[in-house]
Amino acid sequence: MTDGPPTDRKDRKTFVPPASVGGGSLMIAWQLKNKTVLIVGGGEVASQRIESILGTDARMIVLCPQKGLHQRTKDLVEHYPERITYYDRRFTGPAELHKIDLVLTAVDDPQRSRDIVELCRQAKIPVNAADIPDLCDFFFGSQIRDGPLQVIVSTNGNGPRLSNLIRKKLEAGLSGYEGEAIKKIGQLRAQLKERAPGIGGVIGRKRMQWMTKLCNSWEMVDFTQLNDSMIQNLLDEGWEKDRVPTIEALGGKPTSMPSTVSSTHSATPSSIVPWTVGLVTGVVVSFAYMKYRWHA
Ligand SMILES: C[C@@]1(CC(=O)O)C2=NC(=C\c3[nH]c(c(CCC(=O)O)c3CC(=O)O)Cc3[nH]c(c(CC(=O)O)c3CCC(=O)O)/C=C3\N/C(=C\2)[C@@H](CCC(=O)O)[C@]3(C)CC(=O)O)/[C@H]1CCC(=O)O
Ligand SMILES: NC(=O)c1ccc[n+]([C@@H]2O[C@H](COP(=O)([O-])OP(=O)(O)OC[C@H]3O[C@@H](n4cnc5c(N)ncnc54)[C@H](O)[C@@H]3O)[C@@H](O)[C@H]2O)c1
Repeated sequence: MTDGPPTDRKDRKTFVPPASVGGGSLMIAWQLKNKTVLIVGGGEVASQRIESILGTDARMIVLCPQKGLHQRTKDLVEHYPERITYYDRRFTGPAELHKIDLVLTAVDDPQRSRDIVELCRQAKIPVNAADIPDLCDFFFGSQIRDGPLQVIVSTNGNGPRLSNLIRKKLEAGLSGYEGEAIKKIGQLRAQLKERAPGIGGVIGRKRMQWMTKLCNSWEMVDFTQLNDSMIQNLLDEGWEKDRVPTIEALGGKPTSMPSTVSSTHSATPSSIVPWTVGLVTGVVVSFAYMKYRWHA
């Protein structure tokens, strides 16, 4: 690992092609603040969509006849009335798309699904049809959430069950400290930007180099110990003097090795934990604008 941003590829004289060209999805962390998501259907898949959207700051409208509602969908609608507006009816037509930013269909009627996708295309609204991958503008994936940490495994439509299994393997490899560590790093970076403001330029480069050095030097668990006064101390003794103090020097406990990680710290992917959308780190979000399948 180098301290500064990687430069080796840019500096080479011969062209080194990117690792992957075409056939994949754009992996991004889509911010849905102040957006409205329309969910058509109320079955089990719709309930999973609702849980995914609940993790964001978007509002939801759910359309589904009462008799088709899955118990989980009922419970979610009942528990989050400020987030979800439910209408006991089927999708009626183009007027449903008024002021909608994103559409998810999860119905047991492929022709209706196709019709809704077509209306979304006309209205230029991104749409996911749970039953017809070829018509999706983007796919969902198997998710790990731990505070601001968001990881999503996508097989680009090839093998959803494998997404689930691979996600579980990745989850088992995490220490459980990541979410809390990222929150603390977010606080530190905010304080650092207040102390040394400015976008880009010399100051931006200096901030990036110092943050990179700090992240490379400390263990994940070290960051979880930071409190407000330790952050100030770290900026005084570290940033101001262009060095990286140890966590012990700031009054923290010495680093314990991963074997001491308690199981109570494990990430909780299925729970809806409060998380800060702006602090997305280590994120892989599959946003399949392209309809191509993976041929590798
Ligand atoms: C990851 C996950 C996220 C989520 O849904 O939130 C997800 N599917 C999950 C589970 C799952 N889905 C299915 C099974 C049965 C076993 C199997 O088929 O493998 C299982 C396994 C299970 O339930 O454990 C059946 C299935 N899925 C799709 C179709 C339609 C089709 O393929 O034609 C059919 C019916 C196929 C048929 O009729 O035969 C389509 C899609 N499912 C996707 C996502 C997108 C691609 C994801 C990727 O690229 O990896 C995509 C393309 C569209 C989309 O949904 O956006 C979630 C795991 C969440 C978790 O465990 O954490
Ligand atoms: N993407 C995935 O991961 C995935 C996984 C399993 C199944 N599927 C597919 O997704 C679809 C939904 O699966 P499910 O298990 O939730 O099915 P489901 O039968 O439990 O639910 C379908 C829901 O759609 C409602 N509905 C039907 N027509 C409607 C309309 N015009 N307007 C509003 N609501 C309407 C029904 O009342 C019902 O609530 C199925 O086609 C299934 O094959 C996708």
